[in-house]
Amino acid sequence: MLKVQSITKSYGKKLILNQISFSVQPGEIIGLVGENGAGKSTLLNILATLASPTNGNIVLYEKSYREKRKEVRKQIGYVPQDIAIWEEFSVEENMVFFEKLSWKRRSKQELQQLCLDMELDKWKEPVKTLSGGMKRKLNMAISLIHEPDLLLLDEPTVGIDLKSRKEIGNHLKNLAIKENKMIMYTSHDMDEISTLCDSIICIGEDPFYKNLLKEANKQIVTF
Ligand SMILES: Nc1ncnc2c1ncn2[C@@H]1O[C@H](COP(=O)(O)OP(=O)(O)OP(=O)(O)O)[C@@H](O)[C@H]1O
Repeated sequence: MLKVQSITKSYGKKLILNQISFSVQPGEIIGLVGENGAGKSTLLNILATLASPTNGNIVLYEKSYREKRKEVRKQIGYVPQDIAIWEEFSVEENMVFFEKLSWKRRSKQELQQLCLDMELDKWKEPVKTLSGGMKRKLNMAISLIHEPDLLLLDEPTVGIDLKSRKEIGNHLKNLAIKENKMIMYTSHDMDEISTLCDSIICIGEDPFYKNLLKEANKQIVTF
């Protein structure tokens, strides 16, 4: 379980996140929404241990981020907004490369299965020949190599076609239901968020989002 306890984040005098508290249970998918600049990526970066909160604490399966940062990191998979893969390498070479950086050993067959689970079957193709949607799927497959308990995704479906979107959505559902993963992801697509997520967290003051969320028929937390 993930417990986020009263975290705040300021950059200089600018307060970005103010007293944010929530928890995520295994098997839950949480959508993170809010206007541009509200602080969604900032929150994901903090949850991914890439940034520290100014105040507050986070606990993942009884491990405090403050005290057990390195151990906590092993349980987290993070897919940033920008795709970070080797364009000249094939899908296979990328998976093998990132497996070597991972703390967990996986066979080639397991690595290929991670891609197939994402409906990505271009194992031998150079990444530069793949579509944007396929690259996103590869980025997601890479984030799953070390079998994280908590998966954080920053706009995983932005700019990709409807079919790939659906496939990514289905895969996230499977990961939550079958593998009990906790998933948090940001999106500006309210329909997708409503369909996929168990709860929604809205960051920022914009009344537009708060009104939009009233129609979502989900558990909603606003900050
Ligand atoms: N390293 C930093 N130093 C100073 N300010 C920052 C830094 N990172 C982010 N910010 C500011 O924090 C605010 C929140 O940014 P963030 O990227 O988290 O928003 P967001 O909700 O993810 O936006 P978007 O929907 O556009 O991706 C913005 O005003 C941004 O300019």
